Parts: sequence; C-alpha cells; structure tokens
Amino acid sequence: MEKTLIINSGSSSLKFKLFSLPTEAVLASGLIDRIGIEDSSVTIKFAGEKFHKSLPIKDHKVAVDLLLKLLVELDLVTALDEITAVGHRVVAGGEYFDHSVIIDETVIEKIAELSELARLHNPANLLGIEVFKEQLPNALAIASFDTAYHHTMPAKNYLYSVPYEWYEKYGVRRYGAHGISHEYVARQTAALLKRPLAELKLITCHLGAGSSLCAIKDGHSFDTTMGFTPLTGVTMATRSGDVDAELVMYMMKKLKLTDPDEIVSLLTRKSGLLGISGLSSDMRDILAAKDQGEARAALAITLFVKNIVRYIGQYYVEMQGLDALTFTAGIGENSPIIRQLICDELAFMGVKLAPKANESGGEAVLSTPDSTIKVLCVPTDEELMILREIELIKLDPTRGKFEL
Ligand SMILES: Nc1ncnc2c1ncn2[C@@H]1O[C@H](COP(=O)(O)OP(=O)(O)O)[C@@H](O)[C@H]1O
Ligand SMILES: CC(=O)OP(=O)(O)O
Ligand SMILES: [Mg+2]
Repeated sequence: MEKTLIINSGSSSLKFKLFSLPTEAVLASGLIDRIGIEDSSVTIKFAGEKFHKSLPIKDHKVAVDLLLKLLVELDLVTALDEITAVGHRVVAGGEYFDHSVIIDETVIEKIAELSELARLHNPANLLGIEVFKEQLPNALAIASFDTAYHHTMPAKNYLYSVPYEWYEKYGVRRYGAHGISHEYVARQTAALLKRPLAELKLITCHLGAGSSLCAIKDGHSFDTTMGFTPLTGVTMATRSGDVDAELVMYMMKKLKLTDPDEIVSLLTRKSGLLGISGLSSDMRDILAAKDQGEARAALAITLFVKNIVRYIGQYYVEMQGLDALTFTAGIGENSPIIRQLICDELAFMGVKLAPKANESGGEAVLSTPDSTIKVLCVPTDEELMILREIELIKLDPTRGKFEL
C-alpha cells in the first residue's frame, strides 16, 4: 500500500498524519505536544487504538526522531520506504513561494534563507525536511507554505508605511501565516453555511500557540494579523503580538543588550501569555490559574481577548460587513470559555452564541439562529490541505515546479 506522510511543525507541537491514497483514508494521526515545556507528550491514534506517552521533548529534533521511531515500532509502516511521498508545512515562503513546490536543493536554500522571517518555525521545518530526505531519498517531497495564501492581499493591506525601497529592495511587507489553515477553515465555513465562499465576508480566528486572524473577502485572503514575521498581530503563547518598534531600541538599552537577536528572542519566546502571566505559555494552564484566583493569568486572558476583538472590529470595517466568524486551532477548537469571552465583546453587534453548541464545539455553527453574524467552530486540517497539494502535483508535476 502506498503511504503518504504529512508533517506539520508548529511552534509548540509536531503533528503528523499518515494517509493512504487514493482514498485519503487516515491510517494514523499524531500529536507531539508541549515541545520545549514541561509535561510534553506524544499521542498517536491508529486503527481504533491510541498510543500515549509522557516524556521530555526538548526540541523539534527530539520530536522528529521520536516520530521516526514510533512509525516503525507501532507498525504504522513495516519499513519506512512504504512512504512514497512526504508533505511538509513550511511557515515562511516570503515572496518566493505562492504555491506548493517539489523540494529540491534550491527550495531548501530559500527556506533556509527565509529562516529569519520565522525563527520558531523555518528551522524546525527544515529539520523535518532534511531528516526525511535522508531516510526516504526516493520519496516525493513537497513543501506547502503558510504565507502562500496571503499573496492575494492588496498592497494597501500588505505594505507598511515605511520607505517604499524597503519593500522593493528587501522584501519588507506583511506576509502573514497560518494560510493553509485559514484557507481550509474558510472553505469548510462556506460548506457548513451552504453558501458560495466567494459571496462571504469571513474572519477566521486561528488561535493556537501561534495565533492569527484572517479577513477573507471574494474568496481570498484580504488582510491578516501576522506581518513580516509571525511575531506580530494578537497576543500569542510566547509571542508579543504588535509592539511599538521604538520599544525594541529602548529595552535593548535598558537591558544592556548588544545583540538584536536577544531582544527579538525575548519578544518571541518570553512574551505573550507567558510574559504577562509569568506562569505558563499554555492556555490550559492559564485558564486553570485564573480559576485559582491568579490575577496575572486573568490579565493575560483579558489581553488575549482584547487584541482579537480589536482586529475583528478592524476587519468588520475594512470588509464593510461580516457574515461569519470561525474559530480554529488548539485554543479556538477546544476552549468554549475563550470563544464565549470573545463573543461577549461582540454582543452589542447582535452576536449570540448558543451555549450548548458552544460547549460541544466540533465542526458546527455555534451561534443562535437570530445572531447577526454566524459563529462557527471548524477543527483545522492543515495535513489534508497539504495532502491535496501532493495529489495535484502527482497529476501534474509542473504545478510543483519552483522557478526563481
Ligand atoms: N482544551 C483547551 N483549552 C484551552 N487551550 C487549549 C486547549 N487545548 C489546547 N489548547 C491550547 O492550544 C495550544 C496549541 O495549539 P496548536 O494549534 O496545536 O499549536 P501550534 O501553534 O503548536 O500548532 C496550546 O498551547 C494550548 O494553549
Ligand atoms: C505561524 C505560526 O505561528 O504557527 P504555529 O501556530 O503552528 O506555531
Ligand atoms: Mg499550528
């Protein structure tokens, strides 16, 4: 049987799905969770069974090695070379990549070159690419980019108000991220609402360790909260979201930092929910701490919600209307309380959640029939999107060609 493996390295996790083609049946799916923090674990579901183990997973290298080992140990493959194609999610594709490509040396070089634009992700993505290339030299390997979906944004939304030459010479612009997820979620939203996607004004809220919102109009990405890098936009697990560029210089002086990487690292790894709460980067821990009366956990949640609502307001005006708001990713899919807190701020606009539907989650409409804007939950499936890219490239390999 021909097996296709899709690898999705997020900032806090490594997810994978093993598919059989042409049926697209999921043979196994797994999550290596809380990479680099306490209580990390691996969970793999296959053939009605569930394998779960808690173990320290300090970085993505350990996670990839563990995945390779478990694929064989759990008999998900008898030999690795049963896997004839591998799809990798890559976060930063910059101006180079507006579609999925077959991975070759030039593609690898460009992904490495773009590492500065996604420091938590591209190095981890490359690691997965290199390990699987070594283990499966004959398998078709493709890369699907988070940024590709946002290539449709108009200049007014992707340009910063900085000297235009910075864009022309250095590619300084908003690239966004999570595009594979936003696209999937938008399609599912239209399907659930039984309306053509092109007619809908949507905001998809991808709320995970990394979080971003996307305004979708005329069936395409119109605006998004992440920018030149995935550091900006809303409050994230360890990322600051939007800050004033001047505070970077100011804090470098105050903290006597000489290397700019150090301050970016503090904004990337020590800020967000972790920075505000001083407790954890994981929303599950923050919610539990809030229930225990921890004031800074409550404050972290308030900031998280406020920043999301601020962008919903912005996109409502930019699109001149809104048909639906869809929640996805780790927090968006699994936290009724966060969905409720966000929708409470929109109650004045006539947004109403149906409590039972919100509690149940899953792929569903969560709002009441009289809500002015539909609210939905759609569990994301970045892996299925990447699989579909592989299927298209197999049918027509010219689709996956990368030319500079
Ligand atoms: N039941 C839950 N309630 C609240 N937050 C959750 C829940 N389950 C997972 N999360 C959050 O989802 C985050 C991971 O989201 P995910 O989209 O998988 O992350 P990644 O950005 O690594 O792809 C975790 O950091 C955690 O904060
Ligand atoms: C781009 C990004 O932040 O991805 P993730 O949420 O998977 O970390
Ligand atoms: Mg993710």
